[in-house]
Amino acid sequence: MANEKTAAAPDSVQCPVCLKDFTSATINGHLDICLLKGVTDSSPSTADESGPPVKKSRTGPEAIIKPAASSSSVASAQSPGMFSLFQSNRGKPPVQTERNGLFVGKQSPGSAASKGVKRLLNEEADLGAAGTETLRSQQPAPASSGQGLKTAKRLSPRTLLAVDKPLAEVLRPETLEEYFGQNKVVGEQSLFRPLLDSQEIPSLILWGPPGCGKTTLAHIIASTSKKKGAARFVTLSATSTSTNEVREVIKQAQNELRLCKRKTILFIDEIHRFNKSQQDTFLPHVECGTVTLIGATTENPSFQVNAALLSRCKVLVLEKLSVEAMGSILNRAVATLGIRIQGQDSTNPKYEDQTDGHRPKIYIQQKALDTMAYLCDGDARVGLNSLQLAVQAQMSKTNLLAPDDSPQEILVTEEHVKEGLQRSHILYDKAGEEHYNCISALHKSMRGSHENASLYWLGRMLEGGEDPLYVARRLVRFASEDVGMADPAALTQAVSAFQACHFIGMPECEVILAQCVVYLARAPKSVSIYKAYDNVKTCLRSHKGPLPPVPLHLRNAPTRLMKQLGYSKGYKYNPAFSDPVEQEYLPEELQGINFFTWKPSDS
Ligand SMILES: Nc1ncnc2c1ncn2[C@@H]1O[C@H](COP(=O)(O)OP(=O)(O)OP(=O)(O)O)[C@@H](O)[C@H]1O
Ligand SMILES: [Zn+2]
Repeated sequence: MANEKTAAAPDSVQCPVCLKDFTSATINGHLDICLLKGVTDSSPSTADESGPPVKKSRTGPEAIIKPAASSSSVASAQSPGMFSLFQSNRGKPPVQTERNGLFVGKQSPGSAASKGVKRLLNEEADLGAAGTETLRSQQPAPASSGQGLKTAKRLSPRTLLAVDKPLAEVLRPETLEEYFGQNKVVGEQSLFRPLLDSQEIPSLILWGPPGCGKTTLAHIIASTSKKKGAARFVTLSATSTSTNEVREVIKQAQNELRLCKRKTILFIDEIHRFNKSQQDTFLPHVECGTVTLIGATTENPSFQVNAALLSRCKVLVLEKLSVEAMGSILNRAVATLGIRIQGQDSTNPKYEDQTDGHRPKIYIQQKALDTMAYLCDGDARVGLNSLQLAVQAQMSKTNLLAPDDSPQEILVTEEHVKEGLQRSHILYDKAGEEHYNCISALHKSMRGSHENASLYWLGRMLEGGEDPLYVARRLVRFASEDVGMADPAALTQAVSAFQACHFIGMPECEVILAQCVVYLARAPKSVSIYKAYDNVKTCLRSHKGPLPPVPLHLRNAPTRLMKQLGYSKGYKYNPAFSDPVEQEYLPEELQGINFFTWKPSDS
């Protein structure tokens, strides 16, 4: 992804220090010399370089700042080498310094900086399609972030599934041919396709649910532009990047445009996490074309993205992946891993043996794949990673990960898959829009006394891993707001349900919530109190001038002074009267008001 190549030499790797191009076979030798030079002095080189010298002042290659959330699990599983540049920054925003025109993690002291540079190069080169072999041979770990299918194909499933690296990352598509679904947006007939083919990429906001391919599409767009030498690609995560870092990236982009006439594609993951003023930082640069912005968000951009920025970007709405698209993604995965589908022709060249000959063969039931495609709810990351979990689990059970003396075959069944798919990953995005959409649907179904729909939305939330107490709190509120005095017992029911959930927990509390939801759906409804109280608030807030004093006869008079002031004077203690008591309880100016029928215009 971050590998820069010139259009003329498709197999070349760019030196991040002097920015000249080399073949994959010579880059390492060159780099040692170039780094040494860069660290000690900046005299012209005499080494293996050909081609014109390039200004040292030019900006370095892309800073890759990985979102902490998605890369941490990857990074932790890696060998010390590959990710150490990013690893110690995990959970904190990455701090960077520029050295030799390169961004180097601040924590790399002294010569570690040059090692960092080299690792960065390794990773970048690794991400590109060409020139990867030599570089990878130095790396102990077999896979790296963003690595594409081409590399995956070289690995046996045993190696690939043994490393604790998300399969979804390993299999991230590099071309539109491997990118499934989303035809409305990037299909042959789509409006966007000609732009992509002609390299005229506008600034984009990619909006879609998790795991539908936003990041992947950005990578594909970038790599098509890079192949044609049209642009460089920089990734930032809104969760871990400061405004200063953004400015730095923009400064580089300006230099790049000025010196090399190359545009920068800036990919910002989770752009909705940038606050509005951070989003403003991009605005002029998007406008004048220094950077092409590709922002990804799971949240509705009309609420979460700065309006000015939004108006300069084309919004592409990606959909949840369909079951069919998920099926294709999973099929590609099993084919890549050399896993056979049970009962299918094993002479199919698609299933060329990648299991080191003597290793047991891995089979999976078609039904298992179908189940996965259904249950991952259009999230390819969940789908692929649950495939990985299911296979890994069977492999370790059958001792496949230990060398030799293992059985000849293993089979992954539908049950294994279901085990692997954790309920919290199904159906539901707990933090995002889904959370609010579902609770709103539940509330409205109960209000409409539709008990079936109410149960359904409850199920959607609980099966998706929603906190039962969150639902219970909403029921308590509903009991008063929507049922109210039409059935005051509803409030008791709801509070009891809340308490019961509190001490029983999931999954046993499901039925308690279900009972309460049905009770509330069936209950008669009255909003008269809710409305009357709302009127009280409106009346108070729209009151002009000082609020009327509390009538003296309603005040308590615990001291003699207060009594002397007339507090409580004339108050009629109701139990002392056998007949109904005539007495005013409202301030004088409000006497006779009825908040149940009151309208703001009455005030
Ligand atoms: N349309 C697709 N075709 C093929 N593979 C896909 C597709 N979408 C996603 N994937 C797979 O799922 C993984 C995760 O997708 P990606 O990172 O693009 O999702 P995302 O929409 O950016 O999600 P998030 O909002 O959670 O970051 C990719 O690495 C890739 O393997
Ligand atoms: Zn160099």
